[in-house]
Amino acid sequence: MQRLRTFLDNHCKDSDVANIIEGLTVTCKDISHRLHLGALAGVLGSAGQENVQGESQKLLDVISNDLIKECLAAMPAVRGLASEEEPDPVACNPEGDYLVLFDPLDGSSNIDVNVTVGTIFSVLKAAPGADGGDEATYLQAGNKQVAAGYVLYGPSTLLVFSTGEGVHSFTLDPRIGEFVLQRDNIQVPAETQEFAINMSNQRFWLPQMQNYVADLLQGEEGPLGKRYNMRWIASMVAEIHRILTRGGIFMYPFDNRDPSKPGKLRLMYEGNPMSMLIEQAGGKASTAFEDIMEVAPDAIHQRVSVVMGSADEVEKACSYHK
Ligand SMILES: O=P(O)(O)OC[C@H]1O[C@](O)(COP(=O)(O)O)[C@@H](O)[C@@H]1O
Ligand SMILES: [Mg+2]
Ligand SMILES: [Mg+2]
Repeated sequence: MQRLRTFLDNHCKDSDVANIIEGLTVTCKDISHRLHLGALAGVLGSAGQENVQGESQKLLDVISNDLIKECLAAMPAVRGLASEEEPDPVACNPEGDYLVLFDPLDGSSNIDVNVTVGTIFSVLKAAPGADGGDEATYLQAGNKQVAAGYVLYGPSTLLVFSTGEGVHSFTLDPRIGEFVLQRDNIQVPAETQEFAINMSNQRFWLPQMQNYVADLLQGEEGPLGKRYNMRWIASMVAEIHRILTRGGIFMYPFDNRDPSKPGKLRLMYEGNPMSMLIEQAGGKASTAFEDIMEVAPDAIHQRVSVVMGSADEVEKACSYHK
């Protein structure tokens, strides 16, 4: 049995990054505990307010954000933080070398129905002298991430992360209150017969995406020549965990519902960290037109189209967009 701290000491070259990951997991244990208590801890339901993106916040979105913010702000290594639930980046320790971006609770519409949610994080290096409260400091492409990961709150609580040398997964053992190594060097199978997309948005997609999904649905009688199954948890973190476990393709593509929101998912704290994990596990992550981690960001809450998972299937989907 290998505990998280031992693994980090042996595998993470930078002790600051190791401390950030470990520190986040301490807070995530607290979030996990509150989630598992649910109504008993009074954490279900709406917060009765909206975030900067006009989305109504759940009580636990706000609680998780506050807990993670407090934990990161106290860490010497953290220059600043940015969150889905914060309108602007928050400056922390001016001597710190790192920026932490996070989605405190992904899939939060699932909290009240007791379905899996998660915390997603991305770690970037701060440029020398850069201000941790300045948005421009954070606007780095995903291929600059030094670490990325998530904590999944499901039947068990898991930590999955990468520091650029493969993907590792840990299970929280509630009997000892520690994350212990479950799987190292996770690999996503190149081929799949499982796709995940919110089909109710079909009429809003680009014609290329409509054509690809129409071909998926034709199964063995269509040009793709095989029968596909579909899953939709409405929690990206849970879909990506499934794909890291057994392969698949996850899509939240461009749509024309609202021209100010081309794609639902956020680049900096959803698209980029998940892309790093998928690519470190041998999969692919694209907007359907370019690699997600090549996108040059222009805003902290910027949205991005997402097509990621098993490499061959992602390439197939992208080939419809050429
Ligand atoms: O409501 P939809 O279209 O099913 O969207 C589900 C998607 O929205 C998200 O919940 C967005 O994340 P948040 O819950 O952090 O806002 C993704 O996890 C998920 O893939
Ligand atoms: Mg999210
Ligand atoms: Mg969220």
